[in-house]
Amino acid sequence: MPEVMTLLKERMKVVNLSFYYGKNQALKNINIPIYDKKITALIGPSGCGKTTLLRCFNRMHDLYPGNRYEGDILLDNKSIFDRDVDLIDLRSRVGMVFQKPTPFPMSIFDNVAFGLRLKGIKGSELKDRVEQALKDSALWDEVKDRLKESAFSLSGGQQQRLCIARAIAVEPEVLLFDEPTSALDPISTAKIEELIVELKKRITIVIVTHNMQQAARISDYTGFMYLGELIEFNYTEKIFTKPDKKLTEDYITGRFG
Ligand SMILES: Nc1ncnc2c1ncn2[C@@H]1O[C@H](COP(=O)(O)OP(=O)(O)OP(=O)(O)O)[C@@H](O)[C@H]1O
Repeated sequence: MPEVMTLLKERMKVVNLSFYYGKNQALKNINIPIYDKKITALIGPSGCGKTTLLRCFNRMHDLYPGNRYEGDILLDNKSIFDRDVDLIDLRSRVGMVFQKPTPFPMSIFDNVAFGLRLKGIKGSELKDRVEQALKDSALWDEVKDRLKESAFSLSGGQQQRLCIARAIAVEPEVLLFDEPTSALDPISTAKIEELIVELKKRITIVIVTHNMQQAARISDYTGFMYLGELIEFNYTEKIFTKPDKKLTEDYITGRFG
């Protein structure tokens, strides 16, 4: 680990993490810091475990039986696996945006209000928070006159920004993005990338992407994964210009993957 990085604040930290889908080990002894208010990209060939790792950060795997974690993940220096951790609370602190837009079958307003209502927020505060989240996700001008319409009336790119609005409305500390633009056209992709860069002023971001230009454009740190292992982690610029490992170089120069 380059020395200067030790001065940065770690919002999350993965320590000797292994993960199993039943008997199938998908992650092998991963160690990675997630620096505060930075964008960390996870790259690597299909099946290397990027999504599996991302879903560990807010214990999404707990939704399915038979999954098993070994090792630890810290959020603000406290294990997310501690017995007193409430999963709803964890997932509002560590939010997630998926590959395909996943609006709920309800109005635009209600989608963004969903998590806020769960927290007991109502009335004018609810309205204000929904408006702010829609402004922060660069969607407000496009939807302010149609808040009661179904979320499905929006375009794919707008739906993805709505999902980002829903995630940021509850003010997460960390936001996980799983290939958030792979289903979108170039213009919508550019908007989402701009938005992610803007969000890092206040939110720590981890993004899984197949798109290496995207990782190079928007991330500060990059982890390269291969067959369930984290092969190399460093400044994005270093990974893309002068990686330490040959495997990383072969991947980023398109020799496999
Ligand atoms: N629900 C599951 N049950 C069993 N094995 C799984 C499950 N999901 C993923 N795997 C396996 O875990 C490994 C890692 O998969 P994962 O989806 O994390 O990779 P990935 O790097 O995100 O791939 P991609 O880029 O194709 O999305 C693969 O071998 C995959 O087959």
